[in-house]
Amino acid sequence: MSTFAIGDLQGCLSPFEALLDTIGFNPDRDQLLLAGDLVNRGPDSLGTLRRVYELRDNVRVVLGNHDLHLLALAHGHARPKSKDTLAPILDAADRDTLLGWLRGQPLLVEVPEFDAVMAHAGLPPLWTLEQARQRAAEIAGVLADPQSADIFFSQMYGNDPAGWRDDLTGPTRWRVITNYFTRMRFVDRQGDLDLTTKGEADQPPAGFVPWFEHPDRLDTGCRVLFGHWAALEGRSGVAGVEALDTGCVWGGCLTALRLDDDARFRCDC
Ligand SMILES: Nc1ncnc2c1ncn2[C@@H]1O[C@H](COP(=O)(O)OP(=O)(O)OP(=O)(O)OP(=O)(O)OC[C@H]2O[C@@H](n3cnc4c(N)ncnc43)[C@H](O)[C@@H]2O)[C@@H](O)[C@H]1O
Repeated sequence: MSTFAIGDLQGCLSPFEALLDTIGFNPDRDQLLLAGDLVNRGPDSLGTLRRVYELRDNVRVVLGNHDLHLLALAHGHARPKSKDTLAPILDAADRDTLLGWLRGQPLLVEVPEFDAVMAHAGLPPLWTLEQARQRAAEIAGVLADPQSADIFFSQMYGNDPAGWRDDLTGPTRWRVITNYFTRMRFVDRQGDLDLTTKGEADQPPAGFVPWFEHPDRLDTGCRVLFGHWAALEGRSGVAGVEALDTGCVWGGCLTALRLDDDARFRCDC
């Protein structure tokens, strides 16, 4: 049995199938960890979501910003964007099955057998593991209830407030937690987010650093598996911080990290 962590699929079904072949994935034996952004931008978001759903007994998934955008659209709280490839999901006969399953996925997955955690954008540098666990569970509870989920999606978009404060409440608090887990790249000294810069790690906005290079980053004792940041090209440069998004949808490749022996596998897109 092997466990593979795979970066952002973003609707790239053919490369996903090719990667499963390359790693010799066997559903009787192997497990997949998917770092979120299963859908959007790529050519077959519906086929990808259906395939992941089919594999659901072998898969642990975290929600990414594009997955949440899909769910917000389905709840009627977002407008489709010109580069979205989500309409076939929203029009599909099995949409309620697929979206119901997706809405049940968490922001944080713990992988105790490998002393690892996975979140789409990463682990906020100034949060303890217990704080991250509690805040992710708070959002899972919100999404589990249709009424609170509807409020969540109606208030989800936005970059403010820029950082965590202990006195945050309600939908504002939910937005900040979600922004940390699904959209974080650069943070400042007090841990606040810059949510506009998407470039390379060595070109931060003034006063900011990549979250995994924060000088006061707490040692959780866990490896961190994350996707989201294609410009990293699969390298954080920090031990135990495993960047998995290698820009499949941007003409790069799809990456799988076998946690048993740290072997990396790639399929061109
Ligand atoms: N609270 C909230 N507020 C706002 N939006 C929310 C939200 N919650 C959910 N969303 C949703 O989030 C989505 C983000 O939209 P966008 O912000 O338009 O997303 P994107 O450009 O597709 O990039 P993404 O953020 O996925 O990052 P990636 O690194 O892959 O790509 C980023 C860039 O990196 C570039 N890139 C790729 N590979 C690179 C490389 N090797 N080197 C340099 N740049 C590279 C790409 O060209 C691309 O431009 C939308 O669907 C939006 O609705």
